[in-house]
Amino acid sequence: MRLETLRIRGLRCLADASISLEPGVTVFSGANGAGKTSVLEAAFLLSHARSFRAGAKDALLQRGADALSVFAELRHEDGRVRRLGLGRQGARWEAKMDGETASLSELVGECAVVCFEPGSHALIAGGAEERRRYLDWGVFHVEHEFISAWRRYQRALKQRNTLLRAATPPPEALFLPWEAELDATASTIDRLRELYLAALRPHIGRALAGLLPELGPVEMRYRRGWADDVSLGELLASQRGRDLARGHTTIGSHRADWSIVFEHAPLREHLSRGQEKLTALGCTLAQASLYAERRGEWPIVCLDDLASELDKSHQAAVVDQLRSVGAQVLVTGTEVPEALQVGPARVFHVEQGLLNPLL
Ligand SMILES: Nc1ncnc2c1ncn2[C@@H]1O[C@H](COP(=O)(O)OP(=O)(O)OP(=O)(O)O)[C@@H](O)[C@H]1O
Repeated sequence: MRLETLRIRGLRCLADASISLEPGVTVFSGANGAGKTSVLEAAFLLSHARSFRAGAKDALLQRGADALSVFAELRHEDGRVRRLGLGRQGARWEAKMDGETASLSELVGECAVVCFEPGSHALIAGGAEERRRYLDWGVFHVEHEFISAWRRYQRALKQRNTLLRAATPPPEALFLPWEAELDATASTIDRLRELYLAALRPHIGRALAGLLPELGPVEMRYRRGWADDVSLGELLASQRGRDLARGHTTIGSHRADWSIVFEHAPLREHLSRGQEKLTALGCTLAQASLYAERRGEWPIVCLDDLASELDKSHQAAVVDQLRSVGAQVLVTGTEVPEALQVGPARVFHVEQGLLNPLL
């Protein structure tokens, strides 16, 4: 799939920017703080309804503006063109598709954007939340049952946590329906996550063998968030006292995690910062390639600040691979990265929130 047009209003320093995009590689170059990453952020928003920058929720809205919006024309591999819109007025987000109001999940389901950026090493070195988000975004795009199980799970979790925080401990009968709902939906979520990871493993293996051959074969480990041989319902009942003391639910799908283990670097701490980044890049590319296998088209791939994140040979290898599969690639840099000076690429100069095509 590819973006044909992108219009961004009220997002950080982009007051009103409108561009047409070509297939293949597009580079956004300009000085620090010019607004390059914000362009990628806008594309990513259409696919995730959040930014990839930590804590960006409120900072996204341009200072002094009362609304932000991103509009795009998205062309699918089969020729379908969808008009997508995402706007935020105050704290409320609103999605549109082809002029009609749509839910955020419909919008996110239509448009797939993956991003490798300076914060991506958090996928490997950071907390479990980032890894669950990565996993669930992938599962959502290939397993249709996932979203309803996930929503039901979140609702039941919220209800149980409210009971756990009540001033006087509520009777057991109030917990039972929510614990039964958590049990049922967690087993669906767990099954779909397992299925997704099983499909992802060969893609991760190939991507990491290409990026980090010196670390040897790779294994992915998954922890579902509660002990293996017991049902979540039974555990929730037996651990209710402990959860009451803590004021929240301490086990379940919301505590799941996964990790990557290399034969020659069995602990996360064995990886250098550069190796963490390459591992995160491998995970991003693997997710994109599994998406392509299942959905018949590559997601749009954003590479933020490519030249400062990867050495030249890795930059060239990644861009060549993405060119060879025909993915649309949006790259930022203070200069056009050397690896992109060979082969076709369109360049926009970005300056103080204005985007001007150069080539
Ligand atoms: N809410 C906001 N309102 C207005 N301007 C903002 C807001 N948030 C950030 N900015 C400014 O917008 C610009 C956004 O920069 P962005 O991160 O997109 O730049 P960049 O070109 O990628 O920079 P770098 O090369 O330094 O990574 C910065 O100048 C920043 O100070």
